[in-house]
Amino acid sequence: MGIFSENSLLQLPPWQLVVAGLIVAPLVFVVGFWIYTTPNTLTDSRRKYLPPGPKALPFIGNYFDLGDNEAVPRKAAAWAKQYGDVFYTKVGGADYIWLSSPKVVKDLMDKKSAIYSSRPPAPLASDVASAGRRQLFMPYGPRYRTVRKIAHSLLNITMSTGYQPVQDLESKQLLFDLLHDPEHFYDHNRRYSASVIISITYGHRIATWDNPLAKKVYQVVNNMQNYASPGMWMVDTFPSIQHLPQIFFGNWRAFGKKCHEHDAPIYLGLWNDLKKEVQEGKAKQCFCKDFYQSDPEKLGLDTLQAAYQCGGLVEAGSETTSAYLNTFLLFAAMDEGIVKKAQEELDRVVGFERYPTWEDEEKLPYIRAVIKELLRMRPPNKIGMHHATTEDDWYEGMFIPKGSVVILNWWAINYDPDRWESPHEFKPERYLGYDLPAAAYINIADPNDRDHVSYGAGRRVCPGVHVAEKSLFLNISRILWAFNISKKKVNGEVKEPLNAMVPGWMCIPQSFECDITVRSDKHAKMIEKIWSEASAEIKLDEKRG
Ligand code: HEM
Repeated sequence: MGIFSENSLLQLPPWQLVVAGLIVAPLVFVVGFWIYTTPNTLTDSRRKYLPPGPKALPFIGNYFDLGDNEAVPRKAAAWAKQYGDVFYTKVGGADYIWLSSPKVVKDLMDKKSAIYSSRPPAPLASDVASAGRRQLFMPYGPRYRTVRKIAHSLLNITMSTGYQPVQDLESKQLLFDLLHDPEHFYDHNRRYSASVIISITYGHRIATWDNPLAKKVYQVVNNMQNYASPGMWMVDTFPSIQHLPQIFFGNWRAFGKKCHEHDAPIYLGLWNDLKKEVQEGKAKQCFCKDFYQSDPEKLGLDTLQAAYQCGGLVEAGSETTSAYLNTFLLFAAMDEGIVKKAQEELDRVVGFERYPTWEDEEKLPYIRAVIKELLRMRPPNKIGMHHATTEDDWYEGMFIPKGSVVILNWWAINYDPDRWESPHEFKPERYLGYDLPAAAYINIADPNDRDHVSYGAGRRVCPGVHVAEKSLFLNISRILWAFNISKKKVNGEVKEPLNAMVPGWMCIPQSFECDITVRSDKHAKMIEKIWSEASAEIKLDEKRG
């Protein structure tokens, strides 16, 4: 006889019946809600053909495996070895399909980009904190296509060539700042990156790191580190709980609103100031001026979307670039052999009478290899790049349901030991012979010839790749030409630099110490000269208005 037989229930006093009801009712509700919202093999037999993957717990799936960002890189690479190039994990009701070889990335994200280019639902990161306006999180659809086209019009290869003078100028200031204040290299790299992207979009230079606008932009990115981290907020992992009271889930909506209330005034402020400058005939030539004059409303974009379009580019282009420049200094400090090899090449090609310029790029294969190795070793985030499918699909007998989170598993691809010998070592030599820029490898016919996958894939591939690569080339070649980089020495004692990333989903190095010293008086004099000429130009420009 069951414990809840009719008789036994009837024998319970009424208060116990009420208590039993209070316990059972929520359980029934949760299980019912779960069955209603979660796909399963009973309701869809095709799910028997999902790709293989690690065992998952009931309800939460692989949540504990994936909730810790810091552990994902190692697990994602190990699972690919164990389960193959396409494997499956599950978190709550969401299907996660991991693409772990260049071939499957090409076959699915590139060749079937019409259905592999959305983003997973993110009630906190996208809907509330970004008010649905941030390109990076936007699901695929008409609005996304419009904003992507606008970003492309700003960042395509022809337009990007036009920004080279901005990068050249800011790079000269970076050399000057490193010469006079090497201790604060971390912030000088951040100033450089913010200044380039804010000059391109809004026509304003960031002359010092104290500039409040630069600080605000980096604070926006910092907020993103806090709310876009998988596992940090339940609601973006289990989107269906957005319909339940937020109080049970860390008041996520209130937190998202707070982030939006921080970010939106910054972007709207920039946009409104620009409108005023254009109306008063004072706006400098820049992307946002052209964009405003083209009338975004005609494209169906409201003021908030227009402000986020420009602001989103600023945030996408700032911390990414500075994180790579700082990671480069970290790896260079840890291995002076790299610095010596690069300097041998620079001294041979560029010499001591001039400094590296754009024209040198093709003649500096080792520098190019350093940049590729940097991107291979440190993809931009710890969790892989998340796309989402908008249709059901089949791949080599495996079922990929509509709405799956499809992950570009760069930790498996960039670290594949069958392809990259000793993948955990920083060895630029492995890229000698890879003579094309990263943008060319993105579209290369044989996927196994791709250099790395750190700019993403398919229709969402990084539109800023040309600007980013130019910044990395110019600054890394100039820094190596001008300075020696080594571990910090204090009273003759060598200090190991801190090799750790900032907590959160992005791969940003934690601030660390290293020694950056000019190679000779001749180099120092040349840096003084080029910056004094460049700053005279800036002053003249300011006078002209
Ligand atoms: C080394 C620096 C950079 C790296 C490694 C990088 C990498 C990436 C990656 C992996 C994505 C997602 C691609 C995907 O979903 O498959 C992305 C998106 C994006 N990046 Fe970059 N990026 C860098 C710099 C830049 C710069 C300088 C800009 C702007 C000037 C920029 C603008 C964007 C934008 C707007 C998106 C959103 C694209 C979309 O969802 O449609 N990025 N980037």
